Amino acid sequence: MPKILIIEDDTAFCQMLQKFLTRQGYGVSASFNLKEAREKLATDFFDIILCDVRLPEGDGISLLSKIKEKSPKTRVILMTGFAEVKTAVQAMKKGAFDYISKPFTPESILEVIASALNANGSKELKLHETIKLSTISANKSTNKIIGSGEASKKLQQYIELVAPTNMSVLLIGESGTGKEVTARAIHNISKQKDKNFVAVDCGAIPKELATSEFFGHIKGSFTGAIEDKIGHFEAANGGTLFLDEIGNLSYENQVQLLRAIQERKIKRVGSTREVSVDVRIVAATNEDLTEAVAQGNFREDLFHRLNEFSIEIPSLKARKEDLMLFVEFFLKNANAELNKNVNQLSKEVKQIFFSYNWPGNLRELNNVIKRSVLFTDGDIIGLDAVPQTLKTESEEDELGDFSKHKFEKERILKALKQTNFNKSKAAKLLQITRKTLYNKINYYQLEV
Ligand SMILES: Nc1ncnc2c1ncn2[C@@H]1O[C@H](COP(=O)(O)OP(=O)(O)OP(=O)(O)O)[C@@H](O)[C@H]1O
Repeated sequence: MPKILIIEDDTAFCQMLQKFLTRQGYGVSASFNLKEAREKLATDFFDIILCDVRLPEGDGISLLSKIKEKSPKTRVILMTGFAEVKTAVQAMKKGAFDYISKPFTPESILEVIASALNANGSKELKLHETIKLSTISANKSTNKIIGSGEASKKLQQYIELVAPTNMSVLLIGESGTGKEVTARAIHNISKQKDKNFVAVDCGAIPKELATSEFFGHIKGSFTGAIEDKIGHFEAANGGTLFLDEIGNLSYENQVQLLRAIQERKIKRVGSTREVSVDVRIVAATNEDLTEAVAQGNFREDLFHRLNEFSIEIPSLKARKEDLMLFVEFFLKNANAELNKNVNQLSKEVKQIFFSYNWPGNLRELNNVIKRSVLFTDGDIIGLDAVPQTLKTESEEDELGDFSKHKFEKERILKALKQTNFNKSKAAKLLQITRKTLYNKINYYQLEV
């Protein structure tokens, strides 16, 4: 039975949450202050800690490093008030697993707990991914890709067509278009829906660690292997393994991956025992893999194995007829998260939204809406709340692609200079992911 510790000074709320989670089958302890929590942590192990950010004797974040040091496997989920979201995001960088804004619904806390229990080690490092999980949850119940336009309908049809089969699926689309959301939608209506969905960002795994990440290892098999660890294949056994940014795998790792997929057997690093694995593979790429194959950077046999069925995820630009539907959806999420009641865009903002190119696609739209809601006091998003870059760029967009690219390149260079070439900070400033920034740096061949 997974064990949970709640640290919360609001005793009534704490007891209510304890009761609710106990009824759901968890072993739940509660502490009303940090001292009590420290005592419990000294003698007991918890799979999950639900910790209030603000406590009378200090903040929950101060506990984080201690917990991580003493019990690295424990996942910490912070419970925040609206104004503390920023702090919680900082805390995630320090190793918290996720945050949830109060008040929350029973479904949303169960969902965050479930994803923390299912998460693999690399998850904690991927800040945007954990945030993403909370943002898409509202859409999960329907398993539907929103949209009534042609491109969205076609996407939904492909998902429904391929999901019940055992075919490997290759998702092709620009960054932020919803490849992972699509992979989850496929999983959620597949025969494997009750088993794990494991998402792996192949671009984030160091080459030397990839074998152990995919196939696991046994204690002592290499320096740093301090205990037995299962890999992504075993974690996803019976379910779906989502391999994002597949084009970033080294040639050697591609060989290993192909062998595992074909033979349906893996060996943990350091072990001679073969383990049978049955996983549905959904892979994703934002580059032209056929080009990579032609240049000898991606194995043709693996490409064909992954590409039994391919789906092109349309860019937001190609889904403009659904733009307002997405706006409504993200508005609803942002209002719930930030405790606001913003329900529309002003005429001018709407115009900007329609003329802007949305290079960061749905992720960018979601970020812009969240930020604009945060800056809006009334119920309508006005020009003031919209990032300046969007306004300038939407004017530029009208001048055509050439000037847009020129502008984008300059904007990236400016952000990099402003942040002393710190890519994480620059990506944040530009409101894109680090991955997108790297792609754009390559695209514009910037020397950084
Ligand atoms: N169909 C959808 N409905 C609602 N939101 C969506 C949908 N698709 C994508 N999103 C939003 O866009 C964000 C990005 O989606 P996702 O991570 O799946 O994109 P991606 O193509 O995998 O990006 P990357 O290539 O950068 O990993 C999600 O967090 C979610 O907020």
